Amino acid sequence: MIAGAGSGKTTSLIKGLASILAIHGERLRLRRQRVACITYTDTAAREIWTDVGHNPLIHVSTIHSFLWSIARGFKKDIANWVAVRIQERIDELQQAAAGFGPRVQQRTRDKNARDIVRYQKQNAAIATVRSFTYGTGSDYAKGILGHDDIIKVSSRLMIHSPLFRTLVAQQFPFVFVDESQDTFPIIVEALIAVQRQEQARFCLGFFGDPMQRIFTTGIGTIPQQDDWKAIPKPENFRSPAAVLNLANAIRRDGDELVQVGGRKQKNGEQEVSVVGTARLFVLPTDDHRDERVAQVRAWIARANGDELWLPAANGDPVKMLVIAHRMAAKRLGFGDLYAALNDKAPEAFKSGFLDATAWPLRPLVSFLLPIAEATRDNRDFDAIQLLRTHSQLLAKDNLKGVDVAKLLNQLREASNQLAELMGPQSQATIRDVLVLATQYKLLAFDPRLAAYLEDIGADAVAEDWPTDGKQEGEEGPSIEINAMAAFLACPANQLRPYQAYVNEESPFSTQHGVKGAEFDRVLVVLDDDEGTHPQFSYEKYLGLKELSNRDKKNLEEGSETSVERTRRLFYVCCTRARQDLAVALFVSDPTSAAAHIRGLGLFPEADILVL
Ligand SMILES: Nc1ncnc2c1ncn2[C@@H]1O[C@H](COP(=O)(O)OP(=O)(O)OP(=O)(O)O)[C@@H](O)[C@H]1O
Repeated sequence: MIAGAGSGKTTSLIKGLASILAIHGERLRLRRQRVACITYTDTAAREIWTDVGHNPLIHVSTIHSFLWSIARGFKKDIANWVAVRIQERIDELQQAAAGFGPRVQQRTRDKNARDIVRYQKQNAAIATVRSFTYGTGSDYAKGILGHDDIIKVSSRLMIHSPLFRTLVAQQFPFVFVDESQDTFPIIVEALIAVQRQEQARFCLGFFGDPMQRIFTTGIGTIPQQDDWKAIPKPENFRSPAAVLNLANAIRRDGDELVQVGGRKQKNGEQEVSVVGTARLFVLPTDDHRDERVAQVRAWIARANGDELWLPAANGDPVKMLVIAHRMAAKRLGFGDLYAALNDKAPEAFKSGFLDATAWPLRPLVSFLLPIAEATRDNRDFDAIQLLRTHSQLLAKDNLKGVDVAKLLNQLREASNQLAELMGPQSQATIRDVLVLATQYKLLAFDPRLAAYLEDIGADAVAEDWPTDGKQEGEEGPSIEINAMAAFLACPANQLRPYQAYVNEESPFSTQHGVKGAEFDRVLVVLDDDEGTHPQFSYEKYLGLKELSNRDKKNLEEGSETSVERTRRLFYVCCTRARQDLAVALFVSDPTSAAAHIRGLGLFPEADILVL
């Protein structure tokens, strides 16, 4: 099913699941089979799981848990794959070392040498691993595979092993994939391989919209196979008329899809179309951005006669969508964390910062902070659950011959200390938190993170690692090392406000984080100055800034540029609004920008305002 935003793809997916249960439920139960529904995020999985009434015949999960639930049984194949993977890493590191130029710092060379030794040790230990688990980071010597590994090893199995393909279809004769445009191409290839082999025994459904692909790792359009059926859904059920017109206009430059309809509302017995508003405010890039946004809100409140648009301290009814907002980060209290992982940081850190998936952040946000909070709030059950999920200490195999009471006491002590270190008043750094977790062996860190904790003395980091412009132009490893130094020195109490931001608990959401969601009032902030993402540029998208040489080269080669990527992100943002949409564009010269944008035919002329 390929259809635009608000066309009811997720709604249809849920209805489809209900029909499968009604028609095939009994048979599935008898054969101990389940229906798989794959979502892009854990949050989406929880929502769909609720919508299907927590029916145990339906397995709603992210792609990682889905793949692991099948692949985990293939221990021998996994062990072989891991051995090859470790050797690959060693080869890569040795190649990198051979290519080090004279400008590479000694520390980078030392780290490379130590990493090689570490992988060689893992290589030796791998033969003794009895079973593999799926964890926050990968630690092969302990049998722990990370997120990337799961994707690689299971897609490989699916593509190369007929037995594995049969097993997938036997366990899950129906597989639905939501947000299919952002699915890894290798996973699509693997699922198609299952379908080709199993034919009518396996029903595969993709639900997506290529215009809403916002991650570079996503496939975009699913290659349609000859015997597949395409289900069009031309109607839009979410957007008011003003927003639907804008959505169609944005899309016009990207593909052919046009939506009709729009949200309707009951007026007595009659259904009437919701008109809504969609306005563009063009504002100057100065030091008063927050005041300008407040001014826009006050303007709309007056024009629409809707007080809910006025700035609110708590429970803000307006959703503000920002790409990665330095000012919001500062105001919400995680300015240093933002700077550490965005300023002169590796690309992977910047993009992983948007949804807390960057490897330095993962264990902190998904495990250590939740456990600190559960402890502080006396939620013992939650704390134990977290330990069960993330820590090897409570794994069945590790409990044999262990004094459990003593272990639980130690864990309680560790959790108490964590709660203190990560509390709002704490002076501790992220390094302090990670060191504590290491001392208590709370979790097996991703080897990349473990390397920093072992290798680098805290003082050395603070004193003599340049974070000014000196390292510019140097090869990758130095950039990562410096970003990690800044990250480990960040105050640990910045993690909680950062997590609230990523989890949509603040009035701000990241533009990447809102796909699939809808809100009555949406304010999209377009500000290239504040973003640190060269892959997106609203000024280039709107024709206010020249394309870079790299963009031009991409164009020549037929690859996509930041213009297409930004158009898709803009489409996703604008189509979240159920009632009123405001777009605040910050540029150096608002008057001439507004004049230019009037010629683009995106917004009606009267709805482009310079305040
Ligand atoms: N047939 C329908 N009749 C009326 N309302 C509908 C219908 N289908 C969906 N809706 C409503 O329209 C809105 C959008 O639906 P849904 O979220 O399923 O769309 P979507 O295509 O998945 O959107 P997106 O691509 O933006 O994620 C929801 O509020 C949903 O309740």
